[in-house]
Amino acid sequence: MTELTDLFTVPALDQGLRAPLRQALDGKAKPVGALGRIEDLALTLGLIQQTLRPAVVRPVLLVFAGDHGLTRSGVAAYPAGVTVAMVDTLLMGRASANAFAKVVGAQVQVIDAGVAADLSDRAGLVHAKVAPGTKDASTEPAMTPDQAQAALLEGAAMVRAAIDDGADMIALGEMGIGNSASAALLMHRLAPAPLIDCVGQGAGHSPEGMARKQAVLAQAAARSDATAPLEVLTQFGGFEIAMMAGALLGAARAGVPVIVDGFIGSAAALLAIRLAPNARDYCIFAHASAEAGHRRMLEAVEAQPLLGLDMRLGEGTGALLAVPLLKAACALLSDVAELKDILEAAR
Ligand SMILES: O=C(O)c1ccc[n+]([C@@H]2O[C@H](COP(=O)([O-])O)[C@@H](O)[C@H]2O)c1
Ligand SMILES: Cc1cc2nc[nH]c2cc1C
Repeated sequence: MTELTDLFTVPALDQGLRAPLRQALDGKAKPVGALGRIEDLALTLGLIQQTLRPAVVRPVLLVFAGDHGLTRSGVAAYPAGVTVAMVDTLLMGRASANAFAKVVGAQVQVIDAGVAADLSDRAGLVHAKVAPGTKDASTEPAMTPDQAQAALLEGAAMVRAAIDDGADMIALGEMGIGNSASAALLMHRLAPAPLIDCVGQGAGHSPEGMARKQAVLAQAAARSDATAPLEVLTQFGGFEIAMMAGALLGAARAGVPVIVDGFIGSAAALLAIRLAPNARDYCIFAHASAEAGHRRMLEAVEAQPLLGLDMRLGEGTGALLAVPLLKAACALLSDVAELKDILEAAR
């Protein structure tokens, strides 16, 4: 329990380097402010890493996988078995996330946070299963309070191991059929926002499928009036979302920047921020997902995403595409000449 209290204690970001970083950016060989939000990104990274020379050399993507009991009530169009099939694809290096990771030079780790199938024989998989999937949140709590806490702590342990191995940037991804339904319920209670504004297509839905998803989620929401973050997580799931939130808090506590992916990743970030508001300052929101509700969720955490590519895949694919922007922001501070030298040469 003490460990959990520790996890929720994220120190406020030290703002001491803000002025020197601004000055360094203004002093680079370019018109003041001409690199727009890349300059803001450089400043953010400098503050998080507490240096005038931030670096993103070893980015690591953690992909948390989990199954959702809500799928038994028909919230997802794709079969629940796709979760384990995609875990295997990720382990084989053949998922979109692997392809993008290769392009941007990131390492990928796949974590069983709560997949229903027994995956103990899978080589290369990080085994952190809290339970074989959540319960159906439309009829009962998704998990027990103990399981919620265990998942948060596992996520933090996972990120600590990655940082000990040299990771200087953590990207968070997920795989879990049905998890856009859990994420919608979390957003509904934690943003907060009307449920109807939180429910989107997920991986895809027919109009009838959407109507069923909305009805099932209304039933889930009617079952519990929870608004406290830990209780909301316990009621609505899921294990991979809990683990992402724990990982985010662990990274923030270690002063390591976190790239948040799409709708489900942002729900995990929202949960982490409601548990420890200072965690917000360690997050970089990669992209605006095409999932309805994501824009509003981003507003709830006062985030302006870097990219808008109409993506809604998950796996951390959007987070990975933001990595080159982060590297460019670092290179601006480390590699670019000084404006004063340019002006002198121009005299
Ligand atoms: O990241 C997003 O914005 C996003 C939006 C919609 C769906 N997804 C992915 O699709 C799955 C969830 O969709 P669903 O319909 O099964 O709830 C899950 O594996 C997510 O990674 C991801
Ligand atoms: C094939 C497939 C791959 C995914 N990756 C993340 N969510 C997904 C959902 C589906 C259906």
